[in-house]
Amino acid sequence: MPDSASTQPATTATAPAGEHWPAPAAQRPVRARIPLPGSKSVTNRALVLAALSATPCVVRRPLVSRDSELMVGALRALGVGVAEVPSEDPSVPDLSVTPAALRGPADVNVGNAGTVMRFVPPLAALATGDVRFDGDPRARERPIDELVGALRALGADIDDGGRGALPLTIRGTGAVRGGEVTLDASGSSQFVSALLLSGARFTEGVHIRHEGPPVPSQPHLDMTVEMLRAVGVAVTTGENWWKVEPGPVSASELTVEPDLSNAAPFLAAALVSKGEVTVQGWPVRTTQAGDALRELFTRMGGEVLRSGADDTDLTLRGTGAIHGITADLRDVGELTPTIAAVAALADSPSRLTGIAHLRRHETDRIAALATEINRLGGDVEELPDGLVIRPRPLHGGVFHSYDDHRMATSGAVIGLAVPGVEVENIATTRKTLPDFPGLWSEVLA
Ligand SMILES: O=C(O)C1=C[C@@H](OP(=O)(O)O)[C@@H](O)[C@H](O)C1
Ligand SMILES: C=C(OP(=O)(O)O)C(=O)O
Repeated sequence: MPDSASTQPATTATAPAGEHWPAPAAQRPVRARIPLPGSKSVTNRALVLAALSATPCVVRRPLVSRDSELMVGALRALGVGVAEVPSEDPSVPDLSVTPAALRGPADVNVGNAGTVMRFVPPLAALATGDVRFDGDPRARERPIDELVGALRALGADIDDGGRGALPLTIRGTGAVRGGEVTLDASGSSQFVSALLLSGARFTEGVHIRHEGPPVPSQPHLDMTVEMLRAVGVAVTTGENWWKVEPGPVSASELTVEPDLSNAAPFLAAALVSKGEVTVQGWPVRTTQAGDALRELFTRMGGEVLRSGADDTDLTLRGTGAIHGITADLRDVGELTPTIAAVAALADSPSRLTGIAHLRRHETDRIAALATEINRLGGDVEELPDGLVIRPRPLHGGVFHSYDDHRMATSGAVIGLAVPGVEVENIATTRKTLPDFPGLWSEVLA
């Protein structure tokens, strides 16, 4: 993995921005069995825990994508050793992480990775020296104010120019006092995960209370707690509170599961084309939000089957029926763009709610989905916290991605059923998938 993510201007484009990718239509039922790259959320948590560990650690089957490269760049900028080492799969090396005393001065480019812009500032507060954070223009608009306030209350010195947003500088002193803190994490669960991941290294640990509208993305919080416990950190939780005891982080080997949220467009391809897609290595038990696809796509008309050794082949079979759905997606917000794309092709209306926080994701996903589906002839209404989607016959046209990987893959799903859809900036899928267009063509071949 090149050491470029922290120092170079942010770019992922393998095609010029604005280039249009003709989304292939499904000429016949899609039939495929695919391995999926590693989970972004697990990879970037594993890298942070490995960097905080008392011992060197190997991260196995990591995702290689823009967001993981940005995380590696951030850790290297803070003095942590990250090296590729051979793995069982020659196409994806493992990552050997050698912890070191965290130090600035450093510049961290967060790109548009929520995990980097939220999980790394607590590490920077533990470092000595100044660490400056900035990213894509959109990263400056994404919320971080509650995390900054909480870190300050826990003893960190942060200069954000009074903006409560990027760019900002953390003036690390080598230690964070920690202790009790109250914040409003309704804007992003990542504020809580960020403090929990580093909390064991704070002098007094950390005891977080949430006050405000509900915190989204419960599975991602469960993932944080589970991964912390797996590396020997004592965590207790209750309703709207989380507590991490001070103590060592002991990570030596962490294995990354396939990215189940990125299974969404591929399983959708089976549903939309009356085909059959099998994802290999679907864990029998997982904290990933993408696991909810089994239930959501069943309700939308698909059939889910498990097979293979240890039941880890997960097959979605399209039955020909595509139903609308009424669903509160607060816990699994990152699945919304794909669910909305399928809903636009369904035989009845859908109502997706609980997702006001998506307005401050990679783009305002509520507005972007309504605009782009309506541009193709759809009838989508924005709610303050969601979408009402009334299916109508769609026509071809440009589907804009707004530099949002999940918007781009949603355009590809609609294109399966609607001839003439062109997705603008498909290269933005590299945020969390190394080669979406390549994998999509393989699946459709
Ligand atoms: O912790 C994580 O890895 C994530 C948490 C969620 O963020 P929000 O709670 O901000 O939605 C999710 O949407 C994001 O894709 C990944
Ligand atoms: C919201 C997402 O990403 P991030 O980690 O940048 O918040 C996402 O992947 O859907």
